[in-house]
Amino acid sequence: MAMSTSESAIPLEQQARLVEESKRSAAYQAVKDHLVASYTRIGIGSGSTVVYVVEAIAALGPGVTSNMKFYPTGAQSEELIEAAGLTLQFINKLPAGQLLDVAFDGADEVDDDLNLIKGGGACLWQEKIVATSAKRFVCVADFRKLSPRLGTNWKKGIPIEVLPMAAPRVLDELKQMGSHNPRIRPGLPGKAGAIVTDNGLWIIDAPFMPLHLLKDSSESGIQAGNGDNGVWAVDALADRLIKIPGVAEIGLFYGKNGLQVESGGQKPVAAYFGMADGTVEVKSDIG
Ligand SMILES: O=C[C@H](O)[C@H](O)[C@H](O)COP(=O)(O)O
Repeated sequence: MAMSTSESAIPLEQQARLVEESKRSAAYQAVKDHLVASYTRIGIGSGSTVVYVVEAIAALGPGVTSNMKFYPTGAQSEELIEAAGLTLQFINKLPAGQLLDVAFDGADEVDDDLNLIKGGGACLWQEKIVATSAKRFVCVADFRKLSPRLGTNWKKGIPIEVLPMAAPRVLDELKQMGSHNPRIRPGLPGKAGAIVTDNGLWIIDAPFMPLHLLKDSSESGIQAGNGDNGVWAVDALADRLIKIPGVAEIGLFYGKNGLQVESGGQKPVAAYFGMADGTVEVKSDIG
């Protein structure tokens, strides 16, 4: 959801404050609703909204958090956890057959079925591992991320983490699939060349037409959504992208949530959106 006309009349500095406040409200509400004192294993995602999740957790004090271990999704969240004085643990130390109790993470766009685009900050592979290692994955975001269909507001494209040597081949295949101008994400100022992820790989951003929501396009009997007309369904596109040789992981989180599949799902059980009017909107798929 982009800023409305009346919101865009607000001075830029005030708009930025409004967005920060929205992120903070969503994060505090999500922590209040989903961090249970008896939990011991908590996943912490990446991005600017998760900063407030860690702030909200740390504010509960050692009386609540001292028995908890916090599992990061990359270098940024590792630093956040340590700076807040919380106990860091890594996902490779999670005992076989066990899951995190809950994981919190942001998103770049969230559709009506709680499918997500993630990876705007170049963290997505470790995020997917942590999200799918959790019983409950909870998404925190501000009002700009709410959208009926992925690709409506987030126009930069679906982030795809790729092996650098495969990038030209992946770009070719994406174009054949109907992506408009997919490109290798450039480094930030001060870094020549492509951005390099926490895993030593590159990111390709692949814009597609807004995606269909068909829950399972293979069973729907409907041909639309398989990319023939340039429009993909979320699951059909995700299934195809992940099979391109050289693709390590994709920034589409879709399918089922952790309460629907025992092994952990990619979709959140709930998404919290801080709204421009100060309220928090919750979309939930529990039950
Ligand atoms: O790569 C970054 C992650 O997927 C973030 O969770 C996502 O980009 C949302 O970040 P933010 O909370 O800063 O909007």
